[in-house]
Amino acid sequence: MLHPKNTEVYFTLNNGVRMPAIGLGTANVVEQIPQTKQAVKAAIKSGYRHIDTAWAYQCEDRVGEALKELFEEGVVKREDIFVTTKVWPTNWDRVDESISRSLENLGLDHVDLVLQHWPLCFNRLEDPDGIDGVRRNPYHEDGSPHYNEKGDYLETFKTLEKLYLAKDPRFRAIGVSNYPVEYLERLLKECQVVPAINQVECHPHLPQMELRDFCTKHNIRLEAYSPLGATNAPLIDNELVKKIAGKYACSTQNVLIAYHMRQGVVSVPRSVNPKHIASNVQFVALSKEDIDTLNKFGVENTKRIVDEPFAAAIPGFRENK
Ligand SMILES: NC(=O)C1=CN([C@@H]2O[C@H](COP(=O)(O)OP(=O)(O)OC[C@H]3O[C@@H](n4cnc5c(N)ncnc54)[C@H](OP(=O)(O)O)[C@@H]3O)[C@@H](O)[C@H]2O)C=CC1
Ligand SMILES: O=C1O[C@H](CO)[C@@H](O)[C@@H]1O
Repeated sequence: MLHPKNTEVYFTLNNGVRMPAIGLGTANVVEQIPQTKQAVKAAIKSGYRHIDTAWAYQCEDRVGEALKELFEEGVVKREDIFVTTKVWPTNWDRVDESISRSLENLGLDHVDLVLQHWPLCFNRLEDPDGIDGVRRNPYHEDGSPHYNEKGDYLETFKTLEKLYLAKDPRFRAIGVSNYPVEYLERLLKECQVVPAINQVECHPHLPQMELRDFCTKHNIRLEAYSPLGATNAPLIDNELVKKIAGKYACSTQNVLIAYHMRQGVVSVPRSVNPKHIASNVQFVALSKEDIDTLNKFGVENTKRIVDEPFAAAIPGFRENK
C-alpha cells in the first residue's frame, strides 16, 4: 500500500485553517542559529510546508531570508506554506508590537498562527546582549524568575483574542503553548475564542494523556514540541522505540514522528542537517497497538526533558525540582 510522506498530511484547526502535520522546528542552539536559513531551504525543498519559529529563537530574520529566496526561485508561494510565531513572556503586555516585530523579522505580511509562548509574565530587564535590548530569560540574583507580579498570564491570550475577533490580517489562527489543563479551564471560562493549538512537550516519555483528552474534548489541537527529546535527540536511542522501529524496518526518528501523526498531533522536529530533515518525512503506518504500548510506557516512565527554571510557576512543570 502506498503511503503519503509526512509532509503531505494536513490537520484542520477549529477555525477551518489547514495546518501541515509536520513542521520544521527552529529553536536552534545559539551556535547553530546561522544555519537556520539553509535548514529552512532544505526543509521546503524536501516537501515541508510548515515552519515553527518564535521571536525568542532569534532566527526569524534567517527564516525570512530563506523564504524570500524560495519565493524568488519559484519553489513555493507564500500561500503554500504555514508559518507559526510566538509571543514571549517579556512581551506579555505588548502583543501587538510583538507580532509586528516578528513580521518585520520574517519579512512577511502575515503568519498563519500566533501562539502565546508560555503562560507567564516576565519583567523587561534591559540587556544589550538580549533580544531587542531585553533579557530573554530574566532571573533575580537568587536565581528565582523575574516575574511581573501584577501580570496575569491570561492577558496575553485575551489580547490575541481581541485582535483575532477584530479580524487582524496579520495572522489566521491563534493558540497557546505550555498551558496545563487547569489554565485551559480558566481560559475557556473567560474567553470566547477556543485556542486552535496548544503546543507542549510531548513524546513517548511524556504522552500528555490527560491534556490530550482535554484538548480533544474542547477541539484544541495538540502540537508536540521536542518530539525527538530535544537537543541531540536522546529518544532515538530508546529501547522500546528501537524495538518498534525494527518491526517496521524504519528509523526510530520515523517512529517518534509517526507516534504523533497517527494520533492527530502536529509535531515540529528540529534539525539543521539536510539529511536528517529529508529522512524525517518518511511516513510509518504505526499500529494502534504500538501507539498504545508507547503511551503505556510514557504513563509508567513519565519524564519531562525540557527543564526551564522560569516555568516554576506553571502547575506540573517543576514541582519535583
Ligand atoms: N513552545 C515551546 O515552548 C517550545 C517549542 N519548541 C519547538 O519545537 C521544536 C522541536 O523541539 P526541539 O526541542 O528543538 O527538539 P527535537 O526533539 O526536535 O530534537 C532536536 C534534535 O534532534 C536532532 N535530529 C533531528 N532529526 C534527526 C535525525 N533524523 N537523526 C538524528 N538526529 C536528529 C537535531 O540534530 P541535527 O540538527 O543534527 O539534526 C537536534 O539535536 C523546536 O525547534 C521549536 O520549534 C521547542 C521547545 C519549547
Ligand atoms: O521554545 C522554546 O525553545 C526553548 C528551548 O527549548 C525554550 O526556552 C522555549 O520555550
